[in-house]
Amino acid sequence: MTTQELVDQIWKKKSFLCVGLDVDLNKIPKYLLDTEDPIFEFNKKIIDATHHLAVAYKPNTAFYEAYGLKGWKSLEKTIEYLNTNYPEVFTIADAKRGDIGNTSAMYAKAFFEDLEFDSVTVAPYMGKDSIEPFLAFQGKHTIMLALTSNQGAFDFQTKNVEGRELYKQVLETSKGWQNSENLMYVVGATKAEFLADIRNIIPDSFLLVPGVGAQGGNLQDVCKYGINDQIGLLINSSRGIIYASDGLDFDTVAGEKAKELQQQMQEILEAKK
Ligand SMILES: O=c1ccn([C@@H]2O[C@H](COP(=O)(O)O)[C@@H](O)[C@H]2O)c(=O)[nH]1
Repeated sequence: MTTQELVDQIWKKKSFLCVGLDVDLNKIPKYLLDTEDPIFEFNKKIIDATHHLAVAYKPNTAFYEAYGLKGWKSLEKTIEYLNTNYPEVFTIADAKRGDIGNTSAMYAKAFFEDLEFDSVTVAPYMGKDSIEPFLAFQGKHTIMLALTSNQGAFDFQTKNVEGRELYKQVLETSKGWQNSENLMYVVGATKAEFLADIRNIIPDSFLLVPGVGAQGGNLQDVCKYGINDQIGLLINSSRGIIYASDGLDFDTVAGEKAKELQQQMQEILEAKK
């Protein structure tokens, strides 16, 4: 999917919501455990209830890898379901990969060619040659951790290294990498006060922003400095939507929670017109 197609979808749906598909078998309605593939059945219902309100879906691969081969199969079925039934949505494999070049190339192949995700998250710690194999895939997007939502972000990312915070160096340096137009960045919603500085460095890039809802981040705070002319934001909520109810009505309630966020996004978009 091109960035322009994503932007068009945002204006059409009046939403820049990304629904996180972080499926924990201990949290889903018990009746689903009797089905052949509880994770996929859960995802299908969540997707069907929210697809008109969301422009992106983000399964975090940890939640699938934790269940071994069966979990990976559920991930495969989920992306196939999205690509077949809702081809307009942007799909993100939240896998946080990155390794020496030839290994990164295999990760990229796995997520872009085999699973056919539109994008994958990567960690920048191993540098340029660990990320460029992902960027080489045209029509795909590589979403690099910049300033994460967790407390540990202050351990390294905000540290001053030779006169500049590390996350700023990551943003600046990555702009010079080959095919850097395929880069997007992760910035936690809990770090909204850093967004003005971040937008000074990468005014045009899309940001994936997790941390709204369960982690306490706030949509309005993120939009204040995070939004750009193309909107440039995908705001993720996982637990706040998918586990809003653990009853038989879980999909309906997930739809209601997604609607609450979409309506706030619609107001922000209308004010921007
Ligand atoms: O900085 C980051 C990077 C990734 N995440 C991931 O996003 C979701 C957030 O889930 P919630 O339930 O909405 O808190 C999850 O998959 C994280 O691993 C993040 O939170 N922060």
